[in-house]
Amino acid sequence: MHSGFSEEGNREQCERPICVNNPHLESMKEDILYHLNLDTASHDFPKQFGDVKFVCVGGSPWRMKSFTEYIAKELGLEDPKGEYPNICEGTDRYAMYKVGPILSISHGIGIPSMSVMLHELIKLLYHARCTDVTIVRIGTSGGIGLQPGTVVVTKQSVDAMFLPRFEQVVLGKTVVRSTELDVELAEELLQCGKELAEFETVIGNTMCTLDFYEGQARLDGAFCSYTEEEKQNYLSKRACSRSPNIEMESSVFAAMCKLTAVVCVTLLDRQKGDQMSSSQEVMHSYQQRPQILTGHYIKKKLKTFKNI
Ligand SMILES: O=P(O)(O)O[C@@H]1C[C@H](O)[C@@H](CO)O1
Ligand SMILES: O=c1cc[nH]c(=O)[nH]1
Repeated sequence: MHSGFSEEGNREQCERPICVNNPHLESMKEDILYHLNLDTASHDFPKQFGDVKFVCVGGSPWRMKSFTEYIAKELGLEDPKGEYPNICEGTDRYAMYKVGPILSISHGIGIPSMSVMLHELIKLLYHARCTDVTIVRIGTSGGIGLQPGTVVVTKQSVDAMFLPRFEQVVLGKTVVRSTELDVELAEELLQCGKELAEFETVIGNTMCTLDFYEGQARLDGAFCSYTEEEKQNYLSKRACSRSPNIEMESSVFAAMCKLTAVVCVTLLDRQKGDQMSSSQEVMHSYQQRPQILTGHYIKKKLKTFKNI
């Protein structure tokens, strides 16, 4: 098993621990999570993070702070002074916030940045002895044939060749890992979108690319080696119809974690253009949609936990 989550038993069973799959960790006296500026020697991880049940991740530090403020308000856990300190203070690689059982962390742009953060996050949750943790990526994406502002819940992450795989070179050899996501969780999130009925929510395969410009068939990068017609042909390939959005992190996220979901808003329709021309106000309101949907899901789950 590569992912950081126990695959033993089904998701209804309680106490699903976080697993690390690395025998070398056992012999380490201390673990330094370098990019998070946290370490097991000077922090009591079980005390600080042991109650975490939901982790939300997204590219920008601003978005993850704003999600913390939003969810705190929704759950009535607001800090009277409105202060949510950055737990990763001292490094500007990533930003992390916590309110009640919800941890919110930024991951930067692209697979390498997400992967480094996930290694350290999974170890953090493991050292904290967390159980039954659900992780959701609340992100942005380019849409294909969708009204901008539509929220896409990812069924499966596919690469730029429409294949459900994540490739990584380990010791000079290519290792291929699956990008299956939790289907039941995706369906539950889709249902939350229906219940809210505030914006369009759909489910589909999300294409994960290594680049924002040529990697996503844009015509507006510093370099471009194809025509508008070739771009349109690529985007409208048959497989694309099952892949309504494109972003840059879902594949490594799916490969490294279980009980996870990807919820991304589309900022533009890529068949109509490439430039991000909407106002900052519109962009910000779109970015709130995955937060609202995920917030609704978390609230529902916390209610059922209380009723158990
Ligand atoms: O989580 P965000 O909104 O940052 O994710 C997408 C994919 C890339 O990281 C980035 C490109 O603008 O947006
Ligand atoms: O077009 C887009 C928009 C956001 N994020 C992406 O990766 N692509």
